[in-house]
Amino acid sequence: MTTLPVHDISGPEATATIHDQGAHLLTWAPQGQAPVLWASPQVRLEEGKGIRGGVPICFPWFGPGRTGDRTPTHGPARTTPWRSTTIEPGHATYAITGAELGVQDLEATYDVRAGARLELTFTVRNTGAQELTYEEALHAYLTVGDAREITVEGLAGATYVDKTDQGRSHRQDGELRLTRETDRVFRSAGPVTVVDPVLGRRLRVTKTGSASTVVWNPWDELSASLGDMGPEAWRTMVCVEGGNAMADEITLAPGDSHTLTYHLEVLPL
Ligand SMILES: O=P(O)(O)OC[C@H]1O[C@@H](O)[C@H](O)[C@@H](O)[C@@H]1O
Repeated sequence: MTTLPVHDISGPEATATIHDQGAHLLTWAPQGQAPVLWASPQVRLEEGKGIRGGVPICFPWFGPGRTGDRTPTHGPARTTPWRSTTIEPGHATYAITGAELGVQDLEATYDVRAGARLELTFTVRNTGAQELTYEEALHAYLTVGDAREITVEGLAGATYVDKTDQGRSHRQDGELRLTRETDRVFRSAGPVTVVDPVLGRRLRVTKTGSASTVVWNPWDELSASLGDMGPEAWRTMVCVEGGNAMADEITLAPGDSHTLTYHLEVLPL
């Protein structure tokens, strides 16, 4: 269990909750819609542990980082308490420093607008005297009716690193349909739409300041082995993550800043 607060930031246009650990948006659903963000049926809110659902913030590295050996996986931002600077209906803002994360000097801010659209804005400023190089991802877990029936549109022709194929590079052949464990880091800045015939809707992701799009579904074996997911949970989720990872890492000179935005909206089929 965690003693850190979960804030209800529901407003007239949507319901939403956010957790101070990791500035982690846990839920978001526009009025009249089924939940858009997915949470594992075995989700655990524990101090210092990642949360299987919602929108984890991966920062200042992605996965094990570019050297392949950094811990914790996806960086300390998702497991560290952030300082909430605004909590009001439909809106939350957060801040954290490099000192709080145990890394070099920096300041990160996060702005969440949970209205009829979800608007996430993540800004990093290099407050130190050295260059700052980092990776980042807004690791959104999206709810789908059946992962085997969805089409993830917008990535055709993009190159990607396939983490299920020893990190080899490939080019996406046609629109993406999921048929097995999928863990791809695309070099793609454009919009992506998850077409979901089972729930009868499309989830449209648009990004700025983001050269990478990650698509992840663990499928059956990995899902069963994760410990906080269970053997069946993979069927109703897909992660479509926006950020800058691997070869798209960001380098900031002292005083410079970079902003990543991730917008999500629900559209009819
Ligand atoms: O289990 P974690 O640390 O939350 O990570 C989940 C997945 O996150 C994805 O972003 C990565 O590409 C995967 O490799 C990883 O397995």
